[in-house]
Amino acid sequence: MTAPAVRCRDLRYGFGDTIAVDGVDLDIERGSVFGLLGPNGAGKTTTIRMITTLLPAPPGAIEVFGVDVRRKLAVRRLIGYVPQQLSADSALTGRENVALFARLFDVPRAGRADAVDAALESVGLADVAERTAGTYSGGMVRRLELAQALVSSPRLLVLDEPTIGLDPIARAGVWERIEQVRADTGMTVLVTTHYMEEADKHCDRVALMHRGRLRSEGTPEELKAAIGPEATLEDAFRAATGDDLDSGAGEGMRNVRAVRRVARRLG
Ligand SMILES: Nc1ncnc2c1ncn2[C@@H]1O[C@H](COP(=O)(O)OP(=O)(O)OP(=O)(O)O)[C@@H](O)[C@H]1O
Repeated sequence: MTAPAVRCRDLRYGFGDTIAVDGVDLDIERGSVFGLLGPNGAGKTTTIRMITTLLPAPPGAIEVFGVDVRRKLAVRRLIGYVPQQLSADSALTGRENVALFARLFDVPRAGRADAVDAALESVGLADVAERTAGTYSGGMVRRLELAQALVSSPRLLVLDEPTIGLDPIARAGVWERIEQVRADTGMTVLVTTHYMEEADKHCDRVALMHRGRLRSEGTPEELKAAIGPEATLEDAFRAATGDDLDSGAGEGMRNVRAVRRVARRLG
């Protein structure tokens, strides 16, 4: 049987007394767009950091395309990662930023220039590639970060809150690129978000995460239908967690947005 793109079994992680991830089982089918949904502090980033080998996992807890994440280098070659923190250098041009990642991720020298061109083209930044990233809009910076992750042709693209802090048009632009890349390459995409309506529209399957645990998992249609004919994913989240997005959890989401805005101003 072919191994799934990502397989997690009884995944756990604590920071001192804080249990960030509390027994997560997860299978992500190859070629799918999978959304990990939940408010600030749910444990999404910690889960992603374990899958991307940035935090340690016990043997057997996570496999990426059948490879245990303890084989860090082998797994890193399979993954493109766009973290929540800004990773583009505002003093470098778009092309230089992507070329830097091509070198970091060992894209063979002979094909490097072509790979950089293709990555910039795939996110719609070829025309502005010679401008410094500091002159880009928020949406363009996000697409540049996407190009950085794509330049090594990963089999799994991991995106942590890719549209946070962007206006609706820029958010749509980022999703359009993600969907195009998936259609062109068959890449698997794992995305965290707290924008329920985006997950509903763009993800094949979603898992609702709350306080370190997955409370519900399925296609957006399945999760909504289980609640009622007019239900939204927010209703499904509320039913699965007993929490209201406007309560403490919602407050957390606003904080994430504020953090992202500050990061952009500093950038
Ligand atoms: N480096 C750290 N040190 C201590 N506690 C941490 C650390 N990183 C995360 N935590 C805690 O672990 C829990 C899960 O955090 P995590 O960042 O994984 O959540 P999240 O769902 O990704 O939210 P966000 O979108 O804000 O990143 C939270 O209670 C958080 O405060």
